[in-house]
Amino acid sequence: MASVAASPAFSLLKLTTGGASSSSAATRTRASLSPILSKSISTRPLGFSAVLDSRFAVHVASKVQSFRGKGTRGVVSMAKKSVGDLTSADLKGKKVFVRADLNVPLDDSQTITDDTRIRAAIPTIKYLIDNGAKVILSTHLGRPKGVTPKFSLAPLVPRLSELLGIEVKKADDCIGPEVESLVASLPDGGVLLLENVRFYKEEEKNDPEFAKKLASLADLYVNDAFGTAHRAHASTEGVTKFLKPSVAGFLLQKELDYLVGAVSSPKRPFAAIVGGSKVSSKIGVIESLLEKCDILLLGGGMIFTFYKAQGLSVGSSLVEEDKLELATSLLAKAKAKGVSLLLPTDVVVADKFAPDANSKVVSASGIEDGWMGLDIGPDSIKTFNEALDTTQTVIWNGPMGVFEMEKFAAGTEAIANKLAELSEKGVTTIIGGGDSVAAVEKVGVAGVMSHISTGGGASLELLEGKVLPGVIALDEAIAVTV
Ligand SMILES: Nc1ncnc2c1ncn2[C@@H]1O[C@H](COP(=O)(O)OP(=O)(O)OP(=O)(O)O)[C@@H](O)[C@H]1O
Ligand SMILES: O=C(O)[C@H](O)COP(=O)(O)O
Repeated sequence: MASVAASPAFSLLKLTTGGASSSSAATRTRASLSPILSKSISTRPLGFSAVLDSRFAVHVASKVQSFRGKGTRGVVSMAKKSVGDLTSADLKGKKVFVRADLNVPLDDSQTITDDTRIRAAIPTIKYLIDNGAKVILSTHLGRPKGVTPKFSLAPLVPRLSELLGIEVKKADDCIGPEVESLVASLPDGGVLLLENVRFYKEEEKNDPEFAKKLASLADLYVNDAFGTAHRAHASTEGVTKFLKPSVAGFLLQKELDYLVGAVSSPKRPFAAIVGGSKVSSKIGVIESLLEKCDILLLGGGMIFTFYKAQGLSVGSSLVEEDKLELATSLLAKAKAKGVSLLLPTDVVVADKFAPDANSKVVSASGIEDGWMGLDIGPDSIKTFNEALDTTQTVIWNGPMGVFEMEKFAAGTEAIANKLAELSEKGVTTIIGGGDSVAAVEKVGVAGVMSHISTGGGASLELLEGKVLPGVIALDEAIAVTV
């Protein structure tokens, strides 16, 4: 295992912790526990998965040591306090600042083209309004430089209202007197959407004065913005210094449960599939997953750097010359760790990077000058599928080819379909954000996966084992030692 600092958390949710914990004498420290949690702690046996309810399974990667490691003693988990810890007694009539990530794509006519992130934010908002809270909802949209009408949140209001079944009000600003009076007139169970928080440059600067102004609108804070949790911004991190309690929303929890928990304590065999364009953007993910997985399947543009590092001709395929040594060392690392690393044995090559390119399938050693690899080939798909058939947990990040072009989409679509098939058989399937999510949606199998991340950059950082500022800033629910 990696050192404690580099090792992500194990999950407290529905995951077996192995035998290591069961014989340990445990001492547990309680901090900000709900009655339900303290009850579960005092009455349940020592195994972690049995000790805590899923609502409390919010983890902090830097502070957690995997139960699967040898000699699991010392501080084991610092779980974050959850919105589920708050009862109607805590919430009724309270003003709750909810930071969500409603950064959804809009077309030229300002129509939402994918409402996934809005739908994902609903359970937390619903829970709050059902418990009589006044919800002050905040998000960014895009990367505006100052007030920019095309990044206004107005187009989000009808969909939010429809999904929540109430009329959501919108403010034209996110701080100031107009907002304060709208908050003052908000009924219990009402929702006020603040205008794009990034219209203020102070948001991304994490300016304390700006954070204080946001915080002054509310009594308590819920962060459910997983997609922005890797940003230390005023509305994701700064506000926590002024609002107590500051707790995690249900979406944030679920993302952590899968991307940290299920990945660190997987049902085995555990396979990771990593693709995408460049090895340079996935080094951290590959290195981190090599510590945990049994099988690593590589695809996408990055494979040509691995091919070249092994002395193969790659034609005009994408290659990062300065990463050849790194590729060799990753192959050596996989071998040393006993991870079965599979590179595609054949590829679909094209004579240009275009949808109407001429294409053919060649073996990995048969790429001629003037041809570029844009997808994995049928033999590779077969081999990858056979490897995946042996698994119990699979995480996938990055497409196998240029799936945006029909001619080069077969590899990515085959993996999406395979994961759907495995998911239906009970294998845990996790799609780690970004383009792989788009691919799964394109194939129409998103609904059957165990978890589809709503975060691109945030999911990558988590998979790299990094701590997310928006998570670490939240109140701790419990500290557990064994
Ligand atoms: N063989 C290839 N040659 C060139 N580009 C490729 C190849 N295979 C895949 N790609 C491209 O890689 C891109 C996705 O790479 P990226 O590393 O961004 O993946 P991701 O992590 O899933 O996405 P995101 O960065 O949005 O999280 C796609 O646009 C795809 O067309
Ligand atoms: O779309 C995303 O990945 C998040 O909303 C974060 O957006 P950002 O990369 O502009 O911070």
